[in-house]
Amino acid sequence: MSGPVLALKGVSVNRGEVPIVHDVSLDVEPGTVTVVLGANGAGKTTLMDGIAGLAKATSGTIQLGGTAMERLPVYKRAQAGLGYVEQARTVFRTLTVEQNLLVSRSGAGDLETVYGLFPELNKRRGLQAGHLSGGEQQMLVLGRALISDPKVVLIDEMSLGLAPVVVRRLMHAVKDLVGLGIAVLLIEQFANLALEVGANAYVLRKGRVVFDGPCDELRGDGERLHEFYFGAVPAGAGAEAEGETR
Ligand SMILES: Nc1ncnc2c1ncn2[C@@H]1O[C@H](COP(=O)(O)OP(=O)(O)OP(=O)(O)O)[C@@H](O)[C@H]1O
Repeated sequence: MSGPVLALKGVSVNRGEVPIVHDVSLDVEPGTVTVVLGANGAGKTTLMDGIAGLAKATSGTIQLGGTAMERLPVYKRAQAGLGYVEQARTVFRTLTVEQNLLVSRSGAGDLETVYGLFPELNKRRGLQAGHLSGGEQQMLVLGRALISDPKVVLIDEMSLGLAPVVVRRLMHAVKDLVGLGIAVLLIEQFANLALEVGANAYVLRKGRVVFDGPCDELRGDGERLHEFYFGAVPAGAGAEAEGETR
């Protein structure tokens, strides 16, 4: 397929009656990770919810593999190949690792692909998911998205509460998803880690896109990121800016 696998044009999204996301156009190219950055409250989750159908898109078009999604209910978007790893999504704690995967399986998704990506889960197939570490539970959440045979996976901040070394492992897995032919749209609070795995980035501020370009342009540029997140950088605040956007 040529062209983006997921394409948004002029998308605005409401929470209830409140407009939060304004006129966003965004492309996710096949075989890439596309990163969405922005300060708390910028509208990143609302944008993802709008794509998945959990929040109302009031204008614009959303195409997945060339098919219009914007009028479809959530489950049809999922059936069409839109996977969504929501923020703070959890596992079924009393089911085993394997049962967690089996309840999410559809299409051509298969267990061995997931276990190949996550040897940590392979070793714990029969363990109740509630006994996994936080990082392993997040791997299982990713595995459940993968086994639903998606074309694109939306991932919203899977690093919440996890140690940086674990986040790095998860970022590696995100890159591996791309190797399996799945495109990823990634929200991540550790901006520099996300920019390492991403090809293109979008920065949201107050619900609008204020940057759209290759991750290379932003990688390591704490000052610019700070400006996008918080406004103008105070004189001599470059180092802190890097810290604040991680
Ligand atoms: N259910 C809701 N009802 C009303 N307003 C909401 C709701 N959820 C979020 N908002 C508001 O929408 C705005 C954008 O929130 P959103 O969660 O999309 O931002 P975000 O960039 O994902 O932030 P974070 O990094 O904190 O998750 C915020 O002002 C928030 O208060």
